[in-house]
Order: sequence, then structure tokens, then C-alpha cells
Amino acid sequence: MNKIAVFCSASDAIEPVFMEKARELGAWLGQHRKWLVYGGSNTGLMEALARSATENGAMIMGVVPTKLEEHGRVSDLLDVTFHSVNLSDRKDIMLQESDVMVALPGGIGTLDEVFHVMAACSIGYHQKKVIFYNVEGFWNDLLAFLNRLEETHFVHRPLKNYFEVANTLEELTRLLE
Ligand SMILES: Nc1ncnc2c1ncn2[C@@H]1O[C@H](COP(=O)(O)O)[C@@H](O)[C@H]1O
Repeated sequence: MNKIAVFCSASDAIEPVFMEKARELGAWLGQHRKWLVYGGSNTGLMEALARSATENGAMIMGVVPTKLEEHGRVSDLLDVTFHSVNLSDRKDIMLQESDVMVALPGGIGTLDEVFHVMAACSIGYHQKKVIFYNVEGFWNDLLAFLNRLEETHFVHRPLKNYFEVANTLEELTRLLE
């Protein structure tokens, strides 16, 4: 897989371990000459990831909604900039431009992106998967809830159709190779 979308936090106030894991992933993307497709913001895990990716040789595509541009929150690291009108078409563009999506720890924006991709997969718009990068068990509660949805038949197909989980960088990169 060559074009990897990454959904992740825009916050600068989170624990350093998450920044470190984002940088490690960025370095791997660069060393393996991958394209990073992401939200293009100059804050949080997004900027940490993008800086490390570009320093290690990755090409970077940012999908930037008008609002971010208006607020001066666009990273200056981007090789390619896609301009989106809003968050809805931003998600469609990120999905269209990538082979697989990785979810690093994140908040509401990240959850919105993850569920957009899985919901579209669930009714057959695509067959691309989300990989939850479960740094420090960040996604455990969400994964437990998703498993409950499967056990109680609230999801239409087995969850393995929609996502995979990587607990370490090694597990993640094995899925990305
Ligand atoms: N206001 C936003 N700034 C940057 N990125 C955003 C914003 N809203 C949605 N996104 C996307 O969602 C995540 C970051 O949002 P979090 O709420 O911090 O998880 C990122 O992947 C962006 O593409």
C-alpha cells in the first residue's frame, strides 16, 4: 500500500508518548517512501507526524478545508494541497486518495473520520479498511463497544471487514506493507 491516510489529534496538549508514536510512524512512512494523506493542520499529532514523515522522505498530501485556511492552521510542510469546502468533502477526498486509513489517538474529528470510512464500507461504497493504532490502549474502550455491537447483531457484517487493530508499530507496519 502506497498512499496511507492518517486520522489523528489536532491537540498540542496531549501526553508526549502520543507525539513520539506519531513521529515513529512518520519516520517509517518516509523510510518506506509512502505518501501521507492527512488533514494538513499545523497542530498536534498531525504536525508531529507530517514533520517526521517529510524529514524522512515521505511525500505529503494535505486535505484542507476552507475554515482551517481562514484560521491560519495549515501546515507549511505539504507537497500537495487539496482544498475542500468543508469537513464532509474532506473525508471523501481523504478516502478517495488513499489505500488504507490509520487511526492514531484523536478526538471528535478523528472519530468522525473513522466512522465515515467504516459506514461507507458497511454499505459497499468501498472496501478500504481502518487500522486502529492502539497506542497505550487508547482505543480499548471503543473496540470493546464495537465488539458488543457485533455480538448483539447491530453491525451487518463481521467487524473484520471494516477494521484491524495494531498494538505496536511492528504490527501496524506489517499491515501497511
Ligand atoms: N478543526 C480541525 N482542525 C484540524 N483537524 C480537524 C479539525 N476537525 C476535524 N479535523 C480532522 O480530524 C482530526 C483531528 O480532529 P480531533 O478532534 O483533534 O481528533 C484530523 O484527522 C483532521 O483531519
